[in-house]
Amino acid sequence: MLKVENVSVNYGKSRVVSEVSFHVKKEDSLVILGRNGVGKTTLLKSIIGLLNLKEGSLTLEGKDISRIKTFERSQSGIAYVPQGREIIPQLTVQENLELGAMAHAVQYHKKVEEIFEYFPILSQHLKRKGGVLSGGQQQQLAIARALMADPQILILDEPTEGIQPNTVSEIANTLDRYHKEKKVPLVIVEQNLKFARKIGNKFLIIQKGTVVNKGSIDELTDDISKKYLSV
Ligand SMILES: Nc1ncnc2c1ncn2[C@@H]1O[C@H](COP(=O)(O)OP(=O)(O)OP(=O)(O)O)[C@@H](O)[C@H]1O
Repeated sequence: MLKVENVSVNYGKSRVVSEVSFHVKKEDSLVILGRNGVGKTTLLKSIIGLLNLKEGSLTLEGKDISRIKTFERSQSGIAYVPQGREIIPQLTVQENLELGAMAHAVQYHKKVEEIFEYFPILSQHLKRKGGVLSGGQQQQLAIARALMADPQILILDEPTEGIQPNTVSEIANTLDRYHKEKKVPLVIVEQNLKFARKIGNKFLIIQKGTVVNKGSIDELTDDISKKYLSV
């Protein structure tokens, strides 16, 4: 459903992502792994259109999205949860969720009830400002807000960063359930190997902007993780 083919991205003259290719199918949950600064966030930003491709192409459900604007990619069905959550702290939980649905063909009340089945905690905090929630709750709100658009694919940048282990496991279970029940594929940049193994069915490792290893998640051996991921 998402095809990333020979994608390269530059910052000025410096090449940060180089000829990256992968395909994501409906049933996939792809984890993208790699040490700090190897180009993972840059790759995600180029998929959602916040950065331009230098070379390569992106196809979503057969439609070429390589050159369309970010809001058009969003309307085509790509949702993104950025690193560091970036909910709007001054707005209430309800207002953050309303924002997620804005400009998308969803019925807010119907979709929000569905989202509460996955994130029940949010329904208890609707009138509170996003900024006063715990880190784990803010991450759940960020994911829920992205899902309010009823996307065809969900892309997440380090969703477990700075989150308590028990909440990480809750988020993994919730994402996995949504992915399987709603048939929404996931693309997740992650550093947390335990989470990656729990949620992914495929992996891709990036080093200096290029793909150096990939496979099904059970092929992600300790030797591979030691070679490419440990510091
Ligand atoms: N706006 C920018 N302008 C110039 N260089 C940048 C910019 N953003 C990131 N970089 C550089 O590009 C490289 C890749 O950064 P990127 O954030 O994509 O890596 P990452 O793998 O996501 O790392 P992390 O895990 O730390 O988030 C790094 O060397 C970084 O310093």
